Amino acid sequence: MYQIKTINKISPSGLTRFAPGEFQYGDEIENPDAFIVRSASLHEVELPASLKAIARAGAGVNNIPVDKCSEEGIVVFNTPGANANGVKELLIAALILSSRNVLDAVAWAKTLKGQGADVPKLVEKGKKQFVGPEIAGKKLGVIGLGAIGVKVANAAHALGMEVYGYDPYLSVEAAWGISQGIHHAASLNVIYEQCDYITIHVPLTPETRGTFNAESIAAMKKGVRLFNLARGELAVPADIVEALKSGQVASYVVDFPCDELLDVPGVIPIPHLGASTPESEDNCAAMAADELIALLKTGAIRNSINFPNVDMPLSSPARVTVIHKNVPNMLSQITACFANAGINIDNIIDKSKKEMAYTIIDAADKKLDAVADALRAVDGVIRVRVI
Ligand SMILES: NC(=O)c1ccc[n+]([C@@H]2O[C@H](COP(=O)([O-])OP(=O)(O)OC[C@H]3O[C@@H](n4cnc5c(N)ncnc54)[C@H](O)[C@@H]3O)[C@@H](O)[C@H]2O)c1
Ligand SMILES: O=C(O)CC[C@@H](O)C(=O)O
Repeated sequence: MYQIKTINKISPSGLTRFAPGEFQYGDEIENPDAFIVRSASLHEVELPASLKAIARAGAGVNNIPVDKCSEEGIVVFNTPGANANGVKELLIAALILSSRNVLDAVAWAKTLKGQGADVPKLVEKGKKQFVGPEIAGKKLGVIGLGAIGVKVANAAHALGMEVYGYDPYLSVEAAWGISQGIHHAASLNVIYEQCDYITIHVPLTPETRGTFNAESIAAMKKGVRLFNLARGELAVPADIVEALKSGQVASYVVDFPCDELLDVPGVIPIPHLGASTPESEDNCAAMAADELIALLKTGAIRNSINFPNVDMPLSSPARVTVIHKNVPNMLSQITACFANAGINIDNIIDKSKKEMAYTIIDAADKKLDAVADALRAVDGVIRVRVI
């Protein structure tokens, strides 16, 4: 029976996909075949020898030691697009909350408690301090046009904003989804120079860390409004504080608040609610569970961060999967293990992704233990499974 360890609370929409009798899941599972996790950091967690996969029920994988997993032959999955609508809707709310100073205005209105019949008069007198611009007709820059960025760009365009998108690694699939009328920004500077509102939807990588910093903010329009529902580390908090003080930035909405920002005027700290909708939680959990079920039961890899997508219909009595380094001469050594054992290969598929590769071999003979041992002895082979 396959063992799935849940880390964080995972929606039942995902967990109920693990058929009883075939899978066991829970947060106390020992010797797990797989982890299913949301935002908990696994960087300090020991990865047991039994672990074959980690499914991140969400998009960002900066909480997972991906390189270490690759070295140990652990397949890391995420759930692309499964929570994109949740984040898009929060971003649209954030655009308006920030622009119209709604949160400060609500907090001020509450201070009028106790003023009795004077409240309506005080409201009308005081409201002018919260006047803020409409978003229609204003320019929005979207940095990162993936699952979320494309939805944000299209929705803002539909609300009458003039939208500029920047993504040097735009996928063909994402490109198909971008509404006509979204401007292509060839560089970040186009976004900085043109836009009244700038939102970032990229993964946290060495390249993207600190994108909103003193230098980039200085290149932006005075009074720009910034939105970061992606990861806190994409901005430098001290630089944001300075820019808010000087008025260079009018407001900063962040879904990953840190202590330094909590009491700064102009900051709207949201407690990581981007994907906190029943729909997003269900979608992510279901997709993550399906990815683990496919890997554990058939060896198929779908939506992996560190391994190629590989699938092959199962048409033979036995299957072996081999995780190996993407170096010369691996395939001939793998097939030689079968030839030396006198076992015919019915079907074989091999794909690579950067330094890693994955091979699925279907064979007519079920007695594959000796072949598996021979495969494990090949230099460059990381993990062998007989399914
Ligand atoms: N607040 C939340 O709850 C929440 C929820 C989901 C995702 N996120 C964050 O949002 C990020 C984006 O999510 P997604 O689902 O759109 O991911 P995605 O992988 O679909 O899209 C990311 C896009 O960023 C682009 N990109 C990468 N590096 C870039 C760079 N240097 N400059 C410009 N573009 C770059 C990629 O080409 C890709 O199109 C996630 O990595 C995660 O950190 C937050
Ligand atoms: O699980 C969550 O609530 C947030 C997930 C989000 O940060 C993501 O990267 O998908």
